[in-house]
Amino acid sequence: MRRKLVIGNWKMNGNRAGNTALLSGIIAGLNDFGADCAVCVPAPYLAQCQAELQDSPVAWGAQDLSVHAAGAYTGEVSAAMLVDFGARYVLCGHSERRAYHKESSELVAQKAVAALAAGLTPVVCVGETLEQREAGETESVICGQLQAVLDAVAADDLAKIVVAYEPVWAIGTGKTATPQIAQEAHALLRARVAQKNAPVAAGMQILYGGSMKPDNAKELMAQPDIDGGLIGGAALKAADFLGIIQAV
Ligand SMILES: O=C(CO)COP(=O)(O)O
Repeated sequence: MRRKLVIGNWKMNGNRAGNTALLSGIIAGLNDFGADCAVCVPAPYLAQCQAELQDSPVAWGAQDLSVHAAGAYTGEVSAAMLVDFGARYVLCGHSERRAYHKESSELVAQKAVAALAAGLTPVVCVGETLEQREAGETESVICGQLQAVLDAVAADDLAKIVVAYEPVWAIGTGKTATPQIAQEAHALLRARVAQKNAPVAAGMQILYGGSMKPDNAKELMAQPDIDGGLIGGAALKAADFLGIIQAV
C-alpha cells in the first residue's frame, strides 16, 4: 500500500506573521489521518519552518533549487542550503518554472539529480497545457517530461522520487481534472516508470495538483493511481489544507 502524501505549495505567498498563524493552525488540526504532509515554502521562510515545525509531523521543503553545488551563481539556492534548513522535499520543474523561467525537461532532470545527491526528495512536476491536451499530445508531453528524469537519475535513486501530475489548465483556474482524466494520466506515468523498474513504479507516490479543494479531494484521491495532492491556493488556509488531508 502506498502512503498518501499531501504537499502545500505556497508559491510566492506568505509573511512571517501569517506563516506562523497558518502553520500553527495546521499543526493544531492534524490528527493521525494516515497521510504524510508537507509545505513547500519560499526559500526565505525555510528557517521559520525549521523553528516552528521541527517537533511536528509536518515536513517542509522548497519550490526550486540550483543544479550547481556552490559558486558564482547569483540568486541561486543550492540543495545543501535547503538541507541546512531541514528541508525534506523540493519541487522540480513546476509548470510555473517551466513557463516563466524556460526550464527545460533536461534542466529539471538535473535539478532532481542535484536534490537526490543532497538527500532531498525531488517532487518532479509534469503536466500538459490545454493546447497540448486538445491536440492529443498529453501522453507524449507528460511522459516526455518524466522520461528526461528517468534517464538522468541513477537506478538506485529512482525509488526516492515523488512525481506530481499537474495539468497546466487546472492550476489556479478552479477547473479540476475529473478523477477519470487524472487517473488516466497517473496510470500512464506509472506505466512509464514500470518500463524502467516495475517494483519502483508500484511503490512510487504520484500526486495530483490543480485546483484540488476539500470538496473534490476525496474523489480524486480514491483513484487507484492517485497517491495524494500538490495543493496551491487551498494550502494557504489551514482549514482548507486540513480538509484535503482529511479527505485521505
Ligand atoms: O500549482 C499547483 C500546486 O503546485 C496547484 O495550484 P492550485 O491548487 O492553486 O490550482
